[in-house]
Amino acid sequence: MFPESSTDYGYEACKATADWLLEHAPVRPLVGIVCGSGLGGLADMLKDQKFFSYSEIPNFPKSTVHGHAGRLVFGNLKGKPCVCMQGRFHLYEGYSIQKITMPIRIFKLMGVETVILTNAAGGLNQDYKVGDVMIIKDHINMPGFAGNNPLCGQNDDRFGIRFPCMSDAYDKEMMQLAQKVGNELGYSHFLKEGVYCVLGGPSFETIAECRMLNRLGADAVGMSTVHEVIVARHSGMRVFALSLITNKAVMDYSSEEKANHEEVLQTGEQRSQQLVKLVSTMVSRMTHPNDFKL
Ligand SMILES: O=P(O)(O)O[C@@H]1C[C@H](O)[C@@H](CO)O1
Ligand SMILES: Nc1nc2[nH]cnc2c(=O)[nH]1
Repeated sequence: MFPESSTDYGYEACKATADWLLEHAPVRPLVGIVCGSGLGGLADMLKDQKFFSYSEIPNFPKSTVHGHAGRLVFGNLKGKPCVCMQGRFHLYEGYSIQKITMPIRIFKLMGVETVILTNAAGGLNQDYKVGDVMIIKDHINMPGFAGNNPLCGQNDDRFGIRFPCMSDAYDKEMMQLAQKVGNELGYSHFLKEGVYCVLGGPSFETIAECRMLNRLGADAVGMSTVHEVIVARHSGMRVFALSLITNKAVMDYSSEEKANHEEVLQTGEQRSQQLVKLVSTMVSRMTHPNDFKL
């Protein structure tokens, strides 16, 4: 049913990769950032950069999706050591769910305390417009309903507990900070807060599926992030996540609109500067551990 499991994502494999990276990286990162489709420009905000192509990192999967460069970038952001995934992995690429989330465990083992995730998503909420940025306050894990959760399999206590809580997955103080920074930057008119629903992809949703998801309480739909959030929370990292609404989910049978990846990448490019400003200002205000200037 799911791609063949393998053990090249376990604690030892993650530790070996984290140690290799720390040996070669210029900084020990406190903040880990994951760039969504078309949002790789976020990595450009790092100063004194050093990057690694995924293909040169031992045990790392390879990016296969257009708009995901496939580079791990280290650097400083307003004096904070960061690591940025310029491209993530998705279930539909054929990797196991444990493999696509392995970089998050590598973040943890490198010393990352806060993970900031971004994605491109379809807007289900009828009040949302293309170009809106949604602060994720909660998620619906559809693959999880069918038993595809990244924590399936034997639990490794060195990462976290068997049954982690997810009702506090998205850090409330980080969400408040995002609202405050968004206000200051004049972004309030496109800043929303809502529920993200993950599906397996890669096909976009049917009209009936979009209507159903909207009725179930989802404001945006996508193909990523939630697996990474679960793994990050399992190992005790603080999580903040944003969706860029790159297209409106088609909910009406008379509509001629069709979701497509080109539109997703184009919207990413158009909002890139503002997302960089929002995230970089937030990072500059964060202190570690769990204490920041509001
Ligand atoms: O990595 P994200 O979630 O931003 O990518 C979204 C979902 C698909 O991979 C792709 C569809 O256009 O964008
Ligand atoms: N599943 C899904 N993922 C997306 N990523 C960007 N837009 C969409 C969308 O409409 N649906």
